[in-house]
Amino acid sequence: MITGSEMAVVDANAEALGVPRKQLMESSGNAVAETVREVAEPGETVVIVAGRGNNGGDAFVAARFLDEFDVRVRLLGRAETLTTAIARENWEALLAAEYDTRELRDSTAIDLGDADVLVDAMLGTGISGDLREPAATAAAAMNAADAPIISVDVPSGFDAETGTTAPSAVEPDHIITFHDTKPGLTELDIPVRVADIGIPATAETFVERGDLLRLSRAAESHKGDHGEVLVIGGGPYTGAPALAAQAVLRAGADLVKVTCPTSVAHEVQGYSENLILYPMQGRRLEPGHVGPVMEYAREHDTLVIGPGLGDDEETLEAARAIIESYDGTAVVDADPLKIVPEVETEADLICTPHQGELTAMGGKTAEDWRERRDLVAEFAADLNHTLLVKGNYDIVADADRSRVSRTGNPGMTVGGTGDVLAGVTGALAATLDPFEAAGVGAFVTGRAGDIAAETYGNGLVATDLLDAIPQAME
Ligand SMILES: NC(=O)C1=CN([C@@H]2O[C@H](COP(=O)(O)OP(=O)(O)OC[C@H]3O[C@@H](n4cnc5c(N)ncnc54)[C@H](O)[C@@H]3O)[C@@H](O)[C@H]2O)[C@@H](O)CC1
Ligand SMILES: [K+]
Repeated sequence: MITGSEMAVVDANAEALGVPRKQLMESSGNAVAETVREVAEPGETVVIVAGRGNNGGDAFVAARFLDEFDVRVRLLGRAETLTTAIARENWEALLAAEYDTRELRDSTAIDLGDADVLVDAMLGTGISGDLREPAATAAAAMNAADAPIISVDVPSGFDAETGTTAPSAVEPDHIITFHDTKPGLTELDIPVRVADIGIPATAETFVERGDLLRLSRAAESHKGDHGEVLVIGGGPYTGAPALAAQAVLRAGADLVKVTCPTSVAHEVQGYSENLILYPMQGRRLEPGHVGPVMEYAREHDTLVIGPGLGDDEETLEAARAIIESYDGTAVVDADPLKIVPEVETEADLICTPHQGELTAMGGKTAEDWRERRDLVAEFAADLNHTLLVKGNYDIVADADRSRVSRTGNPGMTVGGTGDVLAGVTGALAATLDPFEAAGVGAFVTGRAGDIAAETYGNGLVATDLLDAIPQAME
């Protein structure tokens, strides 16, 4: 089962993999024509009511596939109002070849009188709200007609996000849907056929450009609140928390604060005047810092804990106490990763190990990415947290899903790119769920590395990635 918005991600990913939407529309239209051939008898009249978007576009393709079939096809649509280029191209192909097309200007005059079969291609996953005119009147006319109705993708008036049906919706006798069934569709108790439209399976496995659609959706639902992130890091390594914090800002969070030992505060500040510091007395994180750090932590949407902390026993003890008393989303990177398998926490952790850190945590790895993905997925289910395992293919998994991101390049083995990834992921986790944040975080950081490599090749450094993050998110 796939929701309408998830379908949009997969469809854009298919395009990124070289299978553009127009090609998918060709398969969809073919599948619609096949269903018509099953429902209609030879010599009958098939009336297709086409909407202005790609749902209508599917029907234009279907009309072309039905040309050689022994039925009369009448197509009702409004060419001048088509909203997508590929629907228009398919409509124009019908006009050019002189198919029987009619403009549906006024739905009160909709004439379905001689239809033996009706095809409902008015609205698919692009609907918002109840049916508006002229679709509402057309739907009523179709429901009142005596002919069986085939709905394309979903009944017009059905919301593929929530699985709810508008009162004015088309009431079909058959549904031909694409790629996968949609939420609530089978509950309608109408025969549903699912057509394979040639979307590569990896359009759902790989994080691709389509996944960036999640960012605009998150921005809409969070109405301008892009989150506040606390980075807990620094000690033996000074640059790491500063890199992570700058990555948080580049990835669009509203605010980032860094809590780091006073011994490194000056250096961290030196990286950027945009960073706000909460210094902790001393040279490294210690159990005595936990109280105040937790107070800061509660004021933020997500935590990034680990960059540059080091592996001193007391530091790890403090990190454990922080993770165990936190209940939000936290990205865990570097040395504290090794304590994750033993921590008990309400928090949603996104752990970002490289292969070596993964095995130190007790996870397994393999040469082949598919095998590696399955092993990481198993381990994520054991841990009950999200894993983002860095490698030439980054593997992201939680208890029940897994994805693979292929962006990035060998230049990124330079120090500090992991800190950037942790920061980007922490920022995204303020508006996306942990699994989505990890997938998009891996994709965006790798893509930023690819943009940086265009200029610097293998000589790129972590700070080059920072500048490329906004472009990588477009
Ligand atoms: N992977 C995919 O997502 C694929 C989608 N395809 C088809 O494309 C459809 C989605 O296409 P679109 O995104 O263009 O959207 P639709 O064609 O479902 O609808 C968009 C149109 O409906 C109008 N509209 C929205 N809400 C309305 C309302 N309440 N009352 C009246 N009009 C309303 C919009 O103004 C717009 O013109 C799918 O349902 C499917 O049929 C296929 O072509 C192939 C692949
Ligand atoms: K439809």
